[in-house]
Amino acid sequence: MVLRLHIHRLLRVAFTYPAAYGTPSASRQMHVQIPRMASRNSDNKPKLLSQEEATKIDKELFDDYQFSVDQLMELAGLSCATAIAKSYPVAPSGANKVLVCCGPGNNGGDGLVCARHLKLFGYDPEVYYPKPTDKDLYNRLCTQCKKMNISFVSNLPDAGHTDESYALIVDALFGFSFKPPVRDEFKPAIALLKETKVPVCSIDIPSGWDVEKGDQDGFQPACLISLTAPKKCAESFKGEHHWLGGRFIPEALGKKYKLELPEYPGTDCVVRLS
Ligand SMILES: NC(=O)C1=CN([C@@H]2O[C@H](COP(=O)(O)OP(=O)(O)OC[C@H]3O[C@@H](n4cnc5c(N)ncnc54)[C@H](O)[C@@H]3O)[C@@H](O)[C@H]2O)[C@@H](O)CC1
Ligand SMILES: [K+]
Repeated sequence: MVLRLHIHRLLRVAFTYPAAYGTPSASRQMHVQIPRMASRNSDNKPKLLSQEEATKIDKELFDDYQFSVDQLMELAGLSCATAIAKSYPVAPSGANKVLVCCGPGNNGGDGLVCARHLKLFGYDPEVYYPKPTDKDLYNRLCTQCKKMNISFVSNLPDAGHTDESYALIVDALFGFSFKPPVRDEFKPAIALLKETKVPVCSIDIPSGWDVEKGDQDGFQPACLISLTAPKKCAESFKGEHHWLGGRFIPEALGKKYKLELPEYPGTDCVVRLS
């Protein structure tokens, strides 16, 4: 009886404040109702993209919609940090060291942005960026991190040290442009992702996976944050937390590629897929 009453009360609050469940006072003051989009997918099973489709959408966002890389990378990195914080909340004990492994492309750039937001959220990120890309965007992202007292580690820690020292690893080595097999210079980092007992949060693609065929040799992250839309490899994901982030797809583009994106809750920048 008491349980029924409790559930009833929870449902009433959720229906009264659908757009901002958890922050009812903000909703009450502003009388804001975020409209539900009827055309959106309600079972949270969006279309899985091929590598070619992911590349085309990326190109269209930049060429036709005139977004800049910085804009989308900021939203992507913020989504990743948000999904990580929702999956692994900051520990009051202070054990919040996060190793952020960044690769040479835009996936690595998302990692640098994610590190900055993790720092703002109360984590203690450290960046491993073995092949820094000497371009203005990446140089600026590194400067921002360094000025926020985020350290850059030059040597990849081994699995034993990682398990002792870090609470989480962010895998931002490769995204949807990865072509297997992994080149020698990144093999130790991929081996660490496989060996560590620390939960790994992969940005967009678990690094080393074929973007379409998925897991080829046994590495399973605990958390995957798909960006824009999940890629075909996400079918092989067996970890605990699967999120979709990168809430920047204009409706017309979503329709053109039949993305069937799920509805993001209220103003959130991530939505849980599983
Ligand atoms: N439109 C979108 O969906 C957006 C995508 N973003 C991110 O951008 C990523 C795609 O970025 P990029 O196209 O720059 O590419 P990636 O970051 O996926 O990787 C490209 C880099 O990896 C290297 N590489 C590829 N195969 C390799 C191999 N076998 N061994 C070693 N190195 C290899 C390439 O030489 C290149 O330097 C996405 O996955 C996502 O994380 C976001 O930044 C913003 C928006
Ligand atoms: K990745």
